[in-house]
Order: sequence, then C-alpha cells, then structure tokens
Amino acid sequence: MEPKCACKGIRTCLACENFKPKEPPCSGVHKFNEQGPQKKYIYCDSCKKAWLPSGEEGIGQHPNHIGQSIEFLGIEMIRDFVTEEEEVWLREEVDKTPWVDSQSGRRKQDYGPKVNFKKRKLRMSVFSGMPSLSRMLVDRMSLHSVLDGFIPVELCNLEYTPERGSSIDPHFDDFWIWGDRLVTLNLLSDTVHTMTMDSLPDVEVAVVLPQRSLIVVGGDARYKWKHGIHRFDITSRRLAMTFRELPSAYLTGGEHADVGAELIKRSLTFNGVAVGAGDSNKAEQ
Ligand SMILES: O=C(O)CCC(=O)C(=O)O
Ligand SMILES: [Fe+2]
Repeated sequence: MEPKCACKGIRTCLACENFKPKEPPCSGVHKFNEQGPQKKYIYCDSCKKAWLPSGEEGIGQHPNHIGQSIEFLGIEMIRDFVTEEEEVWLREEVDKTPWVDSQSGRRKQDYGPKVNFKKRKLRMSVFSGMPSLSRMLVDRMSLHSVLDGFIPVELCNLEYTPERGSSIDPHFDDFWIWGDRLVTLNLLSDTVHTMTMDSLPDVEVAVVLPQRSLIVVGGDARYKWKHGIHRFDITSRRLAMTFRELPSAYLTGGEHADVGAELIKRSLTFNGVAVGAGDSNKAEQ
C-alpha cells in the first residue's frame, strides 16, 4: 500500500522511500551521501573558521586547533538562549497547535504571509501575526547586537524525528522575500547544519547546533553556502523555530515599504494563529 506522507518529487522519508523509484545517478540533483564528500570541515564559532579533522585528535580545542582551515563567515551562535524550564514550556505550548505533514519526514507550523514564489507575490490575508509564545523570544533577541533591528514577519516551527527519517535537503532560503538574517532556535536535541556549495562538491562544513542555542545565519553562510540537515544528524526529536525578517525592498524607502509596514504591524500583535495545511508560506525543500 502507498504510504501516507507529504514528500513530493525527489524528497523522501522513511515512510515512502521504498515505494519511490530511485533517481537515476545522472539526474544532476546534488544529494548527500552517507560516505559524503572527501573534505568534511568542522566549524568553530570562536575563530569563525572551519577545520579539517586529522587523525585521532580531530580539530583540537580552540584556540589550539590543528590542521587545515578555511574562513567561514556569517554564523553567530548564542548558546543557552533559553533555559531548560523555558524549553519544556515552549515544547508544551508549541505542541498545542496541530502539526502539518511536510517534506522529507518533517512536520511544520507556519506563521507568516502566504507567498507565491513563482509570481513573487505576497498575500497577507492569512497572516494574523507571530504567536503569543514567541513574544519573549523576540524581546530577548533584541538584547543581542547581532540582532539589532531584527523584526520577524515569519515563524516556521519544524519538527524532526529519527522515526520518520526527517531531514532537509541543501537549499538557500529565498532571497527576494526574506532578509539578511535567518534565526533558528534549536530545541530538544543537538543537531548539525551541513553547509555546502555547488561549486565545491568535495567540501562540506558541519556547524554543530547545541540544544537550546540560537543560530543566526547571515553573510556568506546565507548567500554563498546552502544549508541542510542530514537524516543521520537527527538523533532524537528536534524542534526548530525559524524566524525570518523582510529584505530592504519591504522596509522604509523600499519599493514595497507599504506592504512591509502592514506585515510588521500584524506580526507584532503576537496574536497569530498558524496558517492552514494548504497555505504554506515558504518554498519547501
Ligand atoms: O531546521 C533547521 O534548523 C533549518 C530549517 C530550514 O533551513 C528552513 O526551514 O528553511
Ligand atoms: Fe533554510
């Protein structure tokens, strides 16, 4: 019997993959492979470099790293952004809203305008604002200089589990609708963002995300590198809360500043309810 899941096209999860025809090897789609590329660097947030592990010692301890490194700019990590008690509270609150099946074994909850990615148009009607539980997180973000002026107009909660084989393929978040900083709160388990560049097929950079940390992805990490999460880096249930801001075209002085102002007004009511299953507001990976 055909499995019930939300995967489309090349996406798969544990429920559907034995039923899908395998992609021909020449399909041109870059897929992670369990052996992976030859050069697997590990990112160090203290030196903003990614290091190539060598032998038993791996990459050594900052500041005494060993081996080769590459510059890796654009990531800011705020550890222990929430306490253990707050994490439990957030999980309980988030789980009160129904989850909607998504691609590659994920489930999601969306708060944000409906976006037509093909026509590059926004529809505000479904957007009632950020959910109330996010107010304390957004207030806390404003205490960090790296998030100066950050006003989210979208929150996407994603749930990953090993039982479903959840993952996310390497991708860029859209550039025309989302701004410079992608902000993710990583809850319930540690994981790894795997960064790749199509022009460097033998290179992968592992950015370890500790449980309860907040990661800000900007600069090169947002615009030059794709991000994704391997299935094998989901070891127990994980909840990611990703906040997105508007790009300059939607801010004061920009071409769509009027639309942007209305979105921001709605967002900051913190009265939002999740948009429905058919109203996805992001291009899905
Ligand atoms: O789960 C994550 O940390 C990242 C999710 C993501 O990249 C996305 O929703 O675009
Ligand atoms: Fe993304």
